[in-house]
Amino acid sequence: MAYIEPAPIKDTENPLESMMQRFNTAFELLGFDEEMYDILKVPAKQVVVGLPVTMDNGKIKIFEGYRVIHSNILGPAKGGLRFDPGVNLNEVKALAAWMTWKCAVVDIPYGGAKGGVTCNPREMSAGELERLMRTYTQTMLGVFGPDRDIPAPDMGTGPREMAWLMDEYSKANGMTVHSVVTGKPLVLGGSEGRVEATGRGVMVCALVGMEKLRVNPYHATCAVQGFGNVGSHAARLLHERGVKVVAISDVTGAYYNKKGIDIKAAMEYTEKNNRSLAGFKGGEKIDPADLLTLEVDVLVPAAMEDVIVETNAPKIRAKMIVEGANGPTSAKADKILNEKGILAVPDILANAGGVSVSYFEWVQNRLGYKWTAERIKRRSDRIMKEAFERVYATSLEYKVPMRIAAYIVALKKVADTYQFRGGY
Ligand SMILES: NC(=O)C1=CN([C@@H]2O[C@H](COP(=O)(O)OP(=O)(O)OC[C@H]3O[C@@H](n4cnc5c(N)ncnc54)[C@H](O)[C@@H]3O)[C@@H](O)[C@H]2O)C=CC1
Ligand SMILES: O=C(O)CCC(=O)C(=O)O
Repeated sequence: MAYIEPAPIKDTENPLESMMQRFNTAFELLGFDEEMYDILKVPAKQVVVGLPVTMDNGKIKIFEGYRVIHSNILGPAKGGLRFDPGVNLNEVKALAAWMTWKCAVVDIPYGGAKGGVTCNPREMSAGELERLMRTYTQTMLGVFGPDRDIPAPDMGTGPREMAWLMDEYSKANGMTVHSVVTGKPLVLGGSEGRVEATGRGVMVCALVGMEKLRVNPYHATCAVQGFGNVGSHAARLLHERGVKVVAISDVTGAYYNKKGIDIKAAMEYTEKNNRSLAGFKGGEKIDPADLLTLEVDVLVPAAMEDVIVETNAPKIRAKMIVEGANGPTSAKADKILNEKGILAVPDILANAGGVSVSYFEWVQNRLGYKWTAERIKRRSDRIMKEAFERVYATSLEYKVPMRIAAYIVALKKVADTYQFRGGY
C-alpha cells in the first residue's frame, strides 16, 4: 500500500548534538580532565561503504552503508543495524555512542557501535534486501567478529536480516559462527525472549517508574508512538499488567480508543498487514502529533529520534516518559520537561532490555547451550530493575534528572575502565 510518510518534527539540534549536550553536562559534573573528554567523545572507528546491489529490475543501485564503533574499552563493540531512508553518518555516530553509555548503564561487558544503510526497506523486495545485507556483511568482514563487533537488529531490520548476516559471515570464515550477531531466529542460535526484550525492558522501567510516582498500573493510561518491535511489545506487556493503552501509532497514522486499544488484535492486524497499522479499525484515527500530547500517565516514544522537541514539549501532559526509541527527546526539550516535573526515563536505560538479552544470546552461543525463556526473563528483569535503581539513586545524589544521572553512571564506568586499562 502506498502512503505518505509524516515528516518527523525537527528541532534545530541533531541527535549527535543532543547526545553531546548531555555528555558535556555529565562530564562537567564529574570533573574529569580534558584528556578524558576526547577519549570518551571521539569514535574509535568509522567505516563508510558504497554497496552495489542488483535490483529486481536488473539495474545496479549503489547504497551507502555505515558502521561506527564508538568504543570497545568495556569489551567487544555491540549495537544494531538500521535500514532507513534517514540513516546518515552523524546519526550513526550518535547511536553508536548511546550504545556505549547504554551497555555501561546496565553493566554488561560491551562497548558501543551502530550501523546502518540509507535505504527504504518498505519499498524493497525480500531478494533486494537479502542482496543488500549480504553485500554489507562482505564489506564489514574485517570489522565484525564475535570478539570485535557484534551487530543486532534495529529499525527496519529483524531476525531475518540477522540470519543473512550470520550466514554470509559464516561462509566467508568457512565455519558456522553463531556469536557474530544477535537477534537471530531461534533455530539459528537466537535467544528466547530477544524479540520482546526491548519492549519488556520498557515495561519494567514503566512499572518501576509508576511505583516511584505512586501510580497504580491498574488505573494508569499509556500512549505508544511506533508499533514495530519495541512499541508493540511494550504496549502488549503493559496491557497485560493492567495498563490501559489508549493510543498507538506507526508511520501510517495514529489510533485512539478511550476504552483502551486491543493490543493483541492490533498485533495480529500488523502481522497480516505487512507490519503496518494502515486501516486498523480498533480506534479512531487522530493526528499523529496529538498522540504525544495526550493526557496519559505514561508516554512511550518507540519510533525514532527527535519527536519530543522544543515546540511540542510544553504541550506534553504525560506524568512519565519511558523512551523506547533512541534519542526521541532533544536536549532543548529535556529542559522543558524537567521544568514541568515530568519523569523522563532515558533511552540509554529504558531501551537497554534489548542489548541485555543480546548479551545473553551471545553468552549462550559461546557456551553452545540454550537457556529457558523463564531464565532469560528473570535475569533481564533483574538487570533492568537494578539499572533503574542505580540511575535513580544517582539522580538523587547529584540532584539531576534521570537522563543526566544515566550519563554519570555510564561515564564513570567507562572512565574507570580506561584508567585501569591504561596504555595510552
Ligand atoms: N529493536 C530493538 O531491539 C531496539 C530498538 N531500539 C530503538 O527503538 C526504535 C524503534 O525500533 P524498532 O521497534 O526496532 O523498529 P521497527 O522498524 O520494528 O519499528 C519502528 C516503528 O516506528 C514506526 N514509525 C516510523 N516513523 C514514525 C513516525 N514518524 N511516527 C510514528 N511511528 C513511526 C514504524 O512504522 C514502525 O511501526 C528505534 O529508535 C530503535 O533505535 C532501541 C533499542 C533496541
Ligand atoms: O541488541 C543489541 O545488541 C543492540 C540493540 C540496539 O541497537 C540498541 O539498543 O539500540
